[in-house]
Amino acid sequence: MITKKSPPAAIAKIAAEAEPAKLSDDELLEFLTVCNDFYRRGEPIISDAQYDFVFLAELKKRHPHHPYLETVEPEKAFAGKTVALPEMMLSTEKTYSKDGIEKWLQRIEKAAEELGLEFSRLIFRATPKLDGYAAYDDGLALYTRGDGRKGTDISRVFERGLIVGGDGKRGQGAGEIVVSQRYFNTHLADFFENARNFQASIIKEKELEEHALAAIQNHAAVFFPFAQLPDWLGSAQEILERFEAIIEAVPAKVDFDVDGVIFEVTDARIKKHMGATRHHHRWQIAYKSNVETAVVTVLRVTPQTSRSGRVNPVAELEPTKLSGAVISRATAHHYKMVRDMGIGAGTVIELTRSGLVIPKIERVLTPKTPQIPENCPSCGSELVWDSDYLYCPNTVQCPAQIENTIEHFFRTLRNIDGFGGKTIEKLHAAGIRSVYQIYQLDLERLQGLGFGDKTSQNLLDQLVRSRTDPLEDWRFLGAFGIYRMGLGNCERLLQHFPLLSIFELTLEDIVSIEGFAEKTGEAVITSLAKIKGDFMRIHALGFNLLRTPLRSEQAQAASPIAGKTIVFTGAMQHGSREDMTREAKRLGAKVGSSVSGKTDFLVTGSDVGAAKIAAAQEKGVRVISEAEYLEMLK
Ligand SMILES: NC(=O)c1ccc[n+]([C@@H]2O[C@H](COP(=O)([O-])OP(=O)(O)OC[C@H]3O[C@@H](n4cnc5c(N)ncnc54)[C@H](O)[C@@H]3O)[C@@H](O)[C@H]2O)c1
Ligand SMILES: [Zn+2]
Repeated sequence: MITKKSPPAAIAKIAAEAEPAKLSDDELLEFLTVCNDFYRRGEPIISDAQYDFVFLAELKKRHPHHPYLETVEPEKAFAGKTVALPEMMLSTEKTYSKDGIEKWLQRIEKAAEELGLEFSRLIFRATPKLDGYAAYDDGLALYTRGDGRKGTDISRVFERGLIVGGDGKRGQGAGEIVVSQRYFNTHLADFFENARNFQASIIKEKELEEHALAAIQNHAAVFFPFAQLPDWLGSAQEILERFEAIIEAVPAKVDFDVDGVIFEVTDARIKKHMGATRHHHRWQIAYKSNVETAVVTVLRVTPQTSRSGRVNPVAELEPTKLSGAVISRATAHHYKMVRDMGIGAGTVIELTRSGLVIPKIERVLTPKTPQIPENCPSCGSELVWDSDYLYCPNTVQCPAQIENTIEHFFRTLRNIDGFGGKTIEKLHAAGIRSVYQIYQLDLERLQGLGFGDKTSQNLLDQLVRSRTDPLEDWRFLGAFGIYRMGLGNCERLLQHFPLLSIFELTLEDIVSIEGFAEKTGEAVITSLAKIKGDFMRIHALGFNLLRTPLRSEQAQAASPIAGKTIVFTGAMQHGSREDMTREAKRLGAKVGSSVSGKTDFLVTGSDVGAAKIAAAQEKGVRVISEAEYLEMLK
């Protein structure tokens, strides 16, 4: 048996407990990083499903755009020089549902439209998603994927006798080092923990273990270029019509470990037009098959009162293992669903994991008498129905509403630790009812409430930090939990009106902002009036707020495109379409998706049809090339 390097005890403990919600951001990130390092080395600490659905999903839930999620998970370099890869080797966008594939196809359709190509005639390729060790063969050397741009020379594996799978020719670009499943099971399973462990061992500079050498000599382990993979070819329509059959047949075409199916469009023009993010090529997607479903019995449905007073049904389940984690809770959408579908003690449901930490109930197999509460679980008030939802009407005194409101405040600020559910519960029990009161606490008072000396000091330090660390004003506003005002809407509002003026806004003012409908506007005004007192008092404590630049100011800024409307078309060299859009917006421009009379500039990349240019010019739009555009920004 090859001895593994074991992970640090703290990491092993986290892996065993599988409770990501307990971890701080830093701990979660460190855990992911260590798991990734061990995984790339061929010694995974946790299963892929656990990595994806339990821990990565938690990071995604907390910070949807965290850099860790938007770049290629790096490999620690093996010995050898690192070199720039001839082509970027990225990760893949992943989906776990046919729906995800359908949405991806719609994006391809849009790209085809932009290029004037006929979508229905595009050919798609589906190949088995190899679960081996990614590498790049330029014909002279073989490189690891590294960070996606630079890899390490591992040509030694060819010197050790590894052959190329398929037609056997060198220089076919990206592929993976893989091993025959049959061979692994009969000849290697006693010596290597898993195929990944074996594949990584072939690459390491350390001398080859005898069974590994034999596997290479027997051509059971090979480098398989993706270009050589057996595939399925067809149209978008065929993908959708024959989805289940494709998903079943494609992985069976090889005798290697496979963890899904890769779909990609074959047309080079589309590929070039769509380009890539820092994480994946937009013209490619992986359908991963490691989604499991389980049939589970509901023990009981527990009501939970949220900060808005809405009472949410949480189904407690017989603990069940699913995709690498033990699931003991699932949520139903609302109480109407509980009532209509008959969810209560003994109900049998089908549960699917699709990247959510707490899965949602999608299907009821055996309905039972639904469990509908009559009173608020927190304050006992009689609940009331409002369309599909149950509410606790006791907005002023309900402990759950107060505690969750306070928790929401600190969670949204993000720059403060220590004010989690437990602490807030304790504070509430001691008579604290608002965020403002929390900011009035001093050391003595905290100690008097039963917090230890160290904890009390820490809580105070954190409260100071929350006011001195720079904080975006839209985040501060979002912390008050205004109805219909998520962080995105808060930011948009403050791009039009300064923070302290928002309490004077009229309905007209609000609906003048794009994306704010009349109904939202009314709700926002009512809700703002409700929080005004609290807001002013807390604001007066002095936070280090970063002011959101007003759109009107941006337009006056020195940028040559400020206030202008720009449309990008064609394939760009300077960066992805997304990057260029972001940059233009930062410089005060509006970016449109199609040319209209209001457009100032049409910026053209390559592959733009003459008709499109003529049509724009006819509307009086200035058409400039990407190079001219960049020149203008200088
Ligand atoms: N268990 C763990 O601790 C752990 C840690 C980190 C990552 N992971 C796993 O790694 C995966 C994410 O890593 P990733 O970004 O390297 O991989 P990925 O799953 O996103 O796949 C991207 C790679 O797929 C490969 N690929 C395989 N077959 C292909 C084909 N037919 N055509 C084109 N490309 C093909 C390419 O090498 C490409 O680099 C996740 O599935 C995750 O579960 C697990
Ligand atoms: Zn209540």
